[in-house]
Amino acid sequence: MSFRKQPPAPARPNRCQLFGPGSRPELFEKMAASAADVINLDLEDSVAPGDKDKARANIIAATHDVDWGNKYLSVRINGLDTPYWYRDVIELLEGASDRLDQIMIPMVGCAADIYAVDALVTAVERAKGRDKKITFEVIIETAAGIAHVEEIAAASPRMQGMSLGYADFAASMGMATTGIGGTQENYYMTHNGQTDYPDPWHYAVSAIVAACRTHGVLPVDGPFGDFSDDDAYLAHSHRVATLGMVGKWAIHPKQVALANQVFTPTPEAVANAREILAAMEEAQKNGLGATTYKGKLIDIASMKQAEVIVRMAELAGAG
Ligand SMILES: CC(=O)SCCNC(=O)CCNC(=O)[C@H](O)C(C)(C)COP(=O)(O)OP(=O)(O)OC[C@H]1O[C@@H](n2cnc3c(N)ncnc32)[C@H](O)[C@@H]1OP(=O)(O)O
Ligand SMILES: O=CC(=O)O
Ligand SMILES: [Mg+2]
Repeated sequence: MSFRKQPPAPARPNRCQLFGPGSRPELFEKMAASAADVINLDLEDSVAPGDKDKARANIIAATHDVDWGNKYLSVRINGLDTPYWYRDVIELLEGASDRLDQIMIPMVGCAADIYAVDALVTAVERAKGRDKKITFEVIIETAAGIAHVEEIAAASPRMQGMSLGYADFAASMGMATTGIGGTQENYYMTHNGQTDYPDPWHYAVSAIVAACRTHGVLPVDGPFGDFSDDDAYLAHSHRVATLGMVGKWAIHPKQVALANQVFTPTPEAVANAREILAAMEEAQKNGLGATTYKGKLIDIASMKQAEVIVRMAELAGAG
């Protein structure tokens, strides 16, 4: 194992990213008033081709006119395989106020994609004297993206977040489903008459978490399409939180509270973590590296696990 310490991810809450189309400016104040930690104003797939220019103008105006409070403000640009993305970057960086924090780059397939956007962003920042450096988040949503996930996580010092984009990922992988996240009807096993619906996304989620943790980037879970099914959203979210994701997208405002609930450790979980830390500190005073807590082994690794929970709670203001 490496002698280097694992770099920390950015120290800000990222439990929920609420999306809204840039072509629906009537939603912006509602998004700003939501309980999401991150706002993603969209120029990509939720905006029709004929509305791209207007959506850019709406978003630029909203960086000046809307009070976004303490939200992290991100704009999803169009992919590098479209004719739109360069104007997205140039117009945003030339026209948006300093309230803009981040650009989200979709359909990323390799580190060179990030390099290209970084070069353009850097040039416009210099030309315009923008002192506040724009950060990047990316969406892993293609076969190439997941194949090159680690080099993408390491691609730029601007990199702060990486999401799994379930819809495009399924399409790119040729998955036989139109579902966006969650279990899939035909992904099942049977045993002694019992049917089980395993998680078809497990590999991609874990690959993203590993790449992000290696390079100090926030791993974030993407959309869950069926916004009428709260239980399924919760189940999916608990699952990816257990695997290391720090938050999840909301594609409808009703999903915001659900994400915040899952990605904020419960008071019981925090109390449990603090008790583990206290028990280990006591053990260490007695010269022990391992002890028991509630009948189970705990050791120095348990302290690191407990610290993850306490840190999540502190970032969420629930510590
Ligand atoms: C696969 C991907 O790439 S996902 C990311 C891109 N997709 C998006 O950004 C889509 C974001 N979501 C939306 O556009 C919308 O929520 C839709 C199309 C899913 C549903 O829209 P609607 O039919 O208007 O939703 P609905 O009628 O249930 O809205 C209920 C209320 O929430 C508001 N609302 C709807 N969407 C949002 C939103 N994204 N943010 C804030 N408020 C919203 C509505 O204005 C309405 O407010 P009201 O009660 O004051 O009238
Ligand atoms: O961009 C998101 C997706 O699911 O595709
Ligand atoms: Mg997508």
